[in-house]
Amino acid sequence: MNTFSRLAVLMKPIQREMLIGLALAVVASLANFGLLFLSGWLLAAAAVAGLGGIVAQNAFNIFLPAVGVRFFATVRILARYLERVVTHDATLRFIGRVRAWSFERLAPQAPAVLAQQRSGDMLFRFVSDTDRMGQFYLQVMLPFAAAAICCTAYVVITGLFSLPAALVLGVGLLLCGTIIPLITAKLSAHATAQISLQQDMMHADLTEIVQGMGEFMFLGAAGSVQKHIADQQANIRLCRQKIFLLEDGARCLSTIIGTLSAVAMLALATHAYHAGTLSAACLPMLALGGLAAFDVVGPLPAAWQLLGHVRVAARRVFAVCDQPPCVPAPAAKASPVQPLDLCFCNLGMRYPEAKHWALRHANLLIRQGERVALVGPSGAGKSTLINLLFRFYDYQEGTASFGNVDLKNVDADVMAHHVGVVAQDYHLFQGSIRRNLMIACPNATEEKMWRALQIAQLAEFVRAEPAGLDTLIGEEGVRLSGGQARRLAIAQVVLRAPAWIILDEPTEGLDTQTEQELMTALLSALPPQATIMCMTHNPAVAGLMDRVVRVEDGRFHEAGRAP
Ligand SMILES: Nc1ncnc2c1ncn2[C@@H]1O[C@H](COP(=O)(O)OP(=O)(O)OP(=O)(O)O)[C@@H](O)[C@H]1O
Repeated sequence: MNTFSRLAVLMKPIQREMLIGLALAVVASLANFGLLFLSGWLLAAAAVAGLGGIVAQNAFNIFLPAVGVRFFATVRILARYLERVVTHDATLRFIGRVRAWSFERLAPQAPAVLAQQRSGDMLFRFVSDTDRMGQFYLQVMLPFAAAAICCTAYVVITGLFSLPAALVLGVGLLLCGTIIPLITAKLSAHATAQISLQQDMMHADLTEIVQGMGEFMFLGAAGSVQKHIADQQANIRLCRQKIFLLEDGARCLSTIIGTLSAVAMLALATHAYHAGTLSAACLPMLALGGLAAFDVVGPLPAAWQLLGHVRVAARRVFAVCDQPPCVPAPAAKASPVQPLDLCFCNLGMRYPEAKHWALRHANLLIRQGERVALVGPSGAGKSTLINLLFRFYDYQEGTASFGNVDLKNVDADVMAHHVGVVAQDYHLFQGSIRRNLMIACPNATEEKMWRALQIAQLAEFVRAEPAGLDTLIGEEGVRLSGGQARRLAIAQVVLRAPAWIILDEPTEGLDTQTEQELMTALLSALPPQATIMCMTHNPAVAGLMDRVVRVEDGRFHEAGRAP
């Protein structure tokens, strides 16, 4: 399916509203044409009747056409207003649908596939590109469809009075509606593609700069970064200037062609009048109608331009969304059952495109309720266990089960119900401590929040803050120290009270006393059936566990069991 067919499929649920919007746009344009057409006739007919003496004046019925003029004027205003309401609503709903659809496809790709993308680029795609895709209906399809219908109607109506005038109108509309916009779009295609590319890079760079501002300062690279962005912006400006010049040129040319067409129609109508095939009142009617007809092709150059942008934006969004997830969805979903034991048997796991196996011939059995320390050198494969459990990555050899079901049949959502993780690179959300706790457990009471904070050894700090639970922690918890942020992440998991808790370096950034207090409070607060798996380089923390498993050479080695 090509890009636009896929967009059409996404539009299906809002098709009816979109068609109503189109009908209203057509009615508004036809009413505009009718208004000028009839006004032209009315003015000229009234003048002719005025010159024709008292008999002609009495014979002339001014009321019916005047009612017609008022009718067209009212319909034009009403239809234009309703068109705006309906089409903008349809556009917003379409943008929402595109975003929801993209998110549905992106979620299974996290984090393995998404990690290959730059976050700024992704942000741009899912804000700006989806927005552009959403404009496809309002600013591309609607003007084209309305122009096609209305132009045909204008030419037919004009043809009823004068065929040569209709021919001139048709040629003028064709030139302004398709030939000129097409040539403009072709001439500006390179600049349009450049803008997309440059903007893409600039947004990715800007996001990286904002996120790593401190590091750029430390590295003394702030000046060169500023220059880099300024250069990118200058390139974008040059491309935009070229596009604006072409668009303005096309607009001027269209206006000239529109005016010349109206003059030519008037000349042809005058010729017909002299030949006796047209009444005098029809002359201004055809000329004014001709001028009004060109209104409907006015937005087409911009629509052609936007068509190119929409195509690029849609292709970029589809390209990301179409990537297969790193791990296929389970063919037969299963839910782990008690006891929630974890068992790896001869397991082999290699990250995509990695040369070496992260785990190979690995055997491990952790029973529900055990408190296990996973130790080993950096890069041995400890954190890989979390990636396997949550199906972020797949294993290629052996078997793995959790709660008596094959891991390949367990969804990450189901796993999250049983297992709580404080990863090494945990993420805190912008906002208050309360918000972060509520994200972990939406219906937690204040009492439960304070208890979780108490266990995580953070309650004292929060209590001392004037805003308490509503203390703002900033983006990524920037207003907290490293140790406080980690303890908040631990409090989140404690609040959820899952059957399994996996802590990756839980005491990093803590002094010895807080480290001891935290681990003791945590171990004593959890019920006996709760399993704790703690990945640590800290022998003191490992010593608090019942069992120590050493990860080395991609295998698990039993390193000791507490008496
Ligand atoms: N997303 C990934 N893609 C490719 N290779 C990866 C990925 N994550 C980890 N690895 C590799 O897998 C191996 C095991 O990494 P892992 O993060 O499990 O080590 P670790 O024992 O947790 O180390 P540390 O104690 O430093 O946290 C390493 O060689 C690492 O380079």
